[in-house]
Amino acid sequence: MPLRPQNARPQDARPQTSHPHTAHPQASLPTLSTDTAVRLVQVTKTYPDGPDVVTALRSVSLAIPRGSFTAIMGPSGSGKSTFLSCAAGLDSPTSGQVIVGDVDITALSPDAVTRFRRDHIGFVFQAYNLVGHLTVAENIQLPMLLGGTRPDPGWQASLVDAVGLTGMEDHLPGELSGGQAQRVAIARALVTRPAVVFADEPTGALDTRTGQQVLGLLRRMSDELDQTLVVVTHDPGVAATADQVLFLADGSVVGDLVSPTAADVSARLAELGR
Ligand SMILES: Nc1ncnc2c1ncn2[C@@H]1O[C@H](COP(=O)(O)OP(=O)(O)OP(=O)(O)O)[C@@H](O)[C@H]1O
Repeated sequence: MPLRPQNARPQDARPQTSHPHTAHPQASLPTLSTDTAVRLVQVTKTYPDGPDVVTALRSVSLAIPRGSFTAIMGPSGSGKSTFLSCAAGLDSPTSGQVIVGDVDITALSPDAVTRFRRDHIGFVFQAYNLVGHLTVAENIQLPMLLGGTRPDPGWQASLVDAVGLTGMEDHLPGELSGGQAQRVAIARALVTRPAVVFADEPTGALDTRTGQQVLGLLRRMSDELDQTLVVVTHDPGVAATADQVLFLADGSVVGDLVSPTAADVSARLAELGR
């Protein structure tokens, strides 16, 4: 069964540039087009801190190309979680715009953002976040069930097959290993064929070998489905699997690496005072 959905763009239709997956931190932004999956325009996020404010993101502008696998890294407190929350519509920026596909989600009402997230954004969390009383199949279908639809049975079967869980559709989350649970979460994140999948430390709760398998699966989903993937991670090995890494420090994008090794990533983090 083909994994690539019918409406996916063939690989060879991608525009040919020297770095087709390179994000553009802070630099002059490319014109918005369908080849940009997520775009942040001067996004600032502040939090109240007693009489003061903490600035978690400082006028961040970047464009994440469609089909790319991007890792977000930076020292503790640099703004990675805040970036993820704002880019994924889980929280609203204090100022600036977040555009997913061609929709400015910062201009939507809270209800509309919730619907948009459900239909167009996938999430993978460190702690899997499966619903304990629903089966594997039901957990995977959940984003569509919440929207009043069901996945096409062929698409559901190919996803279950792709994450290696064929035959386990009727199991409950409590019967799964950590790696299996995360693979269910990945299938669930992909089921709506979202514009982008955000993952927050997706291998953080797994042992090294299982983490590698899950990482390999994410890489394969990016390649085979042309799925845009944005992963926040502390792990240079995870970042080295990505097409590019964006580094945050003190709420700003301070650099990027394209197709880096884990050693390149570690060296850059050391410079930033990880
Ligand atoms: N809800 C909040 N209220 C107040 N300050 C916050 C809140 N969330 C984050 N911050 C502050 O914003 C800054 C960025 O935090 P954020 O959690 O985004 O960083 P991070 O890079 O994800 O850190 P870590 O790697 O430790 O998870 C920090 O100074 C943090 O203390």
